[in-house]
Amino acid sequence: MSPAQAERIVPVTNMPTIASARYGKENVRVYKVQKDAETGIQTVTEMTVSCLLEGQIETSYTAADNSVVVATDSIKNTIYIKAKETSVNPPELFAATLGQHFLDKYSHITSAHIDIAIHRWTRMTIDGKPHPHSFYRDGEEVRSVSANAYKSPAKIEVASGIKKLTVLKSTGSAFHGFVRDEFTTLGETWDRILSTDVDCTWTWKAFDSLEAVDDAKDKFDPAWSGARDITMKVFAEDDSASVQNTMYKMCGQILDKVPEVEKVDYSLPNKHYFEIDLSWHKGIKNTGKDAEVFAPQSGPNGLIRCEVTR
Ligand SMILES: O=c1[nH]c(=O)c2[nH]c(=O)[nH]c2[nH]1
Repeated sequence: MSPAQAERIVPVTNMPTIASARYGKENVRVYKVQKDAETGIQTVTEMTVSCLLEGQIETSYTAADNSVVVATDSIKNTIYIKAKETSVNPPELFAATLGQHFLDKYSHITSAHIDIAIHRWTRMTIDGKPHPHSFYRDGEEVRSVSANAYKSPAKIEVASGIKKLTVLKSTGSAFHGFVRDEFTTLGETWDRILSTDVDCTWTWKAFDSLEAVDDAKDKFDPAWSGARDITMKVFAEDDSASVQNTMYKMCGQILDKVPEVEKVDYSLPNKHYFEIDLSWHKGIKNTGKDAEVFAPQSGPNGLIRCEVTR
């Protein structure tokens, strides 16, 4: 700290205390291509990365002491360099590698918090064959990963997920038997539309080192495709009594499929589709069993959440 900075520390009683602080770069957009020279097949990954650091950084807030600050610009540069130096797949291992780097490199950084959203680039099929280097965006769904790396005690927490997977079923969903009192107007239904934007996260048992994450690297992709398949299969096939009950079944199946996962959570909006009474026009029947034209609602929506552990 320079003498000028030291002077700025005003010795007041009841000086406000930093309760917690972290900083870094978010919305770092990265694209990586992998080229197979033999086959000519290229594989692409596009992601948005956030990286926040914690440690002995309080004086940067309280005393204008930038000597403890790894510039957020350098954090962004590090993300690019690590993407070049190491594989970005599976993203769980890349996130953990990035987090561990900041702990190893800077003695005063005690934890690193990495969030990655992987955007979809699905390979095109042209004349029935997978195209070697052309892709399309088949939806806004993202695969998400977070890694929280801690120096002492050494630990890397990894969570994986699916976000923004929009699904709808046109029947096979009911909702009845709920509380009826003087606040209730909703009718019971044995047949309704069910639609949601899937937000699902599965949290792995904590890893004690980067090597332990590396040892598990072959489990991450199958867990993601398994969780995605389970989400869609249960959504489609469950004779749903409620969002609550259907999501609980999804959680249970993911816990069964991936023994290394200790917790699964879902956060599901219930995106309502309202029946429209059209009887005012020539007596048209469009309610109950005759309902065909509905009004999709932008809001309000239900929001149903749960965390399920073993
Ligand atoms: O599946 C549902 N769960 C609810 O808690 C709820 N509440 C509501 O109005 N509709 C629904 N649907």
